[in-house]
Amino acid sequence: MNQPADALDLHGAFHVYDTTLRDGMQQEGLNPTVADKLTIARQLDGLGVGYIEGGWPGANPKDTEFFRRAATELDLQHARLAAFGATRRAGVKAADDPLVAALRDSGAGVVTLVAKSHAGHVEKALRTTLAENLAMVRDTVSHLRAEGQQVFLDAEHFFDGYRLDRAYALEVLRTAYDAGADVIALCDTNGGMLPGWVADVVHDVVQTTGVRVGIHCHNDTGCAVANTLAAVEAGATHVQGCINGYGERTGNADLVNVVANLELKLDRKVLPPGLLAEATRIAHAVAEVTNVPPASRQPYVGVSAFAHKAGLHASAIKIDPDLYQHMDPAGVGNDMRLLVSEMAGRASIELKGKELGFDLSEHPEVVTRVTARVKEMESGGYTFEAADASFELLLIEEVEGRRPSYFDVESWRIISETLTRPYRPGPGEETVTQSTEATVKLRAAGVRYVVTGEGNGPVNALDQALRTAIVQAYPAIAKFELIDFKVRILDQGHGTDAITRVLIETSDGESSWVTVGVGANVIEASWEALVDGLTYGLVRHHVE
Ligand SMILES: CC(=O)SCCNC(=O)CCNC(=O)[C@H](O)C(C)(C)COP(=O)(O)OP(=O)(O)OC[C@H]1O[C@@H](n2cnc3c(N)ncnc32)[C@H](O)[C@@H]1OP(=O)(O)O
Ligand SMILES: CC(=O)C(=O)O
Repeated sequence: MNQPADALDLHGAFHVYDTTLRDGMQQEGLNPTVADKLTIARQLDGLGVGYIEGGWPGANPKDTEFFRRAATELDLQHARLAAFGATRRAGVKAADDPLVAALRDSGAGVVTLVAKSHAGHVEKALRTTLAENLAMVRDTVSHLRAEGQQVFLDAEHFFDGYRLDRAYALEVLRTAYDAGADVIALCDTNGGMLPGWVADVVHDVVQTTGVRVGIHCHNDTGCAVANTLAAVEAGATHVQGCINGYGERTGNADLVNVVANLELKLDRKVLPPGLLAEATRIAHAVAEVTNVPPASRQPYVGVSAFAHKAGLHASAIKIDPDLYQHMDPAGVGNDMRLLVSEMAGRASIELKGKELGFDLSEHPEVVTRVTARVKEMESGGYTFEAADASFELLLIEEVEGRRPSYFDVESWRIISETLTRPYRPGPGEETVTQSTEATVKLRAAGVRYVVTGEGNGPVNALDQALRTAIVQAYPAIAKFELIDFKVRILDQGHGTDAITRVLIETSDGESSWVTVGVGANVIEASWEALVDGLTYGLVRHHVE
């Protein structure tokens, strides 16, 4: 494993410590492979964090394997790898405890030990004495230090323990520090703290013990990031967290939010220069690996973090984006976006047009018409903020005086059949077979096509028939694929009589676009969105 020996110097006095690969993976539903963990480690290194906690070697074969492979497969430029694990068990020597041995033999230069700092937990969970717990901390830290490893201590349940028995909680910290631990991270393990409480405790610890304080917060009160910042302002110089706020229960402090706030709001340079601008790309790349869709409203790096919907906001942004943004999105590698909806005003339409490559500044009459059509169509159930491609078709129609059109549909028809037939003689033994076929009649490039398509449902059958017909005139369509289909019933009181909205996402293998259709039934709405999806694809591919 190639680790920068000067990681501490590189990051000055401040540590950014990532625990995505350990605490982050304690999140319900996350179960990465070793290869996934190695990929995430590379991404975290690209963000410039100082430490990457890779897991708990010895606790499970996967984490042991991660450290084994990390030794040859990771070439970290910024971070040092840390192995996480517990202090020795009660009543055994640190050198004889197999889990401590796994930490020692992990190849990681840093070991982060979790230890009890709450007197009640020592007695109830460890079922040992307060003195033996101190000995467990002292022995394990000393043993690993003697083996040449740098040791950090995660003081589990510290804030709750401090409330119960301040003297004992502080004694655990001093014991670890005196034995050679470089950092004592105070953990809000149950995540129940608020910023003012964290600040008071951290301030007291810094003043009375002189230990180097770190902070590890869970998000059960929704305050993990705020608690982390409060701790830093009270004297903590080591922050722990997980990318995208992953972690046990409600998660850990979102490390991207923590570092962005430290750098941009508190003027603390905690990452190597320029790397904060990689944050959006990296947060999304990690989400791809974990297969958890990124939260669109995630501060700083979410796709909606700089998305503006209200007309009044857009009109001010047209003059100066700073009027409705707390920072330049480029600072974290994000982009400003304008959303078109019934809340749009003329400025929203003009800015959205510009984003799509249409300069409408000299065409106020077009802006007025588009604004009016958007509001009217949205009141009828359309939504353009989620369907940029349908909006662009509408815009082209108003700018050029005609909607792009590659084929003229004469008619379409669906037949859905359910066959119930016995598959074996005998009463009550039946099987049901469904089949749907669609017939589309249209003219494309001067030729009339009558095509039938089969599918596992009406929309699938229509899609098959439509693309089979027009691919003959426009071969580019062969690459297009329907990748997502969402149906929403709009006036819920009307049951099966309701208005239906369909959003369809189409891909050409490199990019994707979303179109919308609205109708009295799901098939009508889907047809409109399908036609728009293929039409927009042809426009995008510059098909004449
Ligand atoms: C707050 C946190 O998130 S800390 C991180 C927690 N992460 C994990 O638990 C994930 C990995 N854990 C594991 O794979 C397993 O729990 C292991 C391998 C660590 C231990 O497994 P087991 O030996 O089967 O024990 P179990 O899971 O029931 O844990 C309880 C044991 O750990 C001991 N223990 C708990 N906390 C500590 C601690 N801080 N220091 C030392 N021992 C501890 C308990 O005393 C108990 O020991 P005992 O079995 O001798 O009575
Ligand atoms: C160590 C840890 O993850 C916690 O106390 O929350």
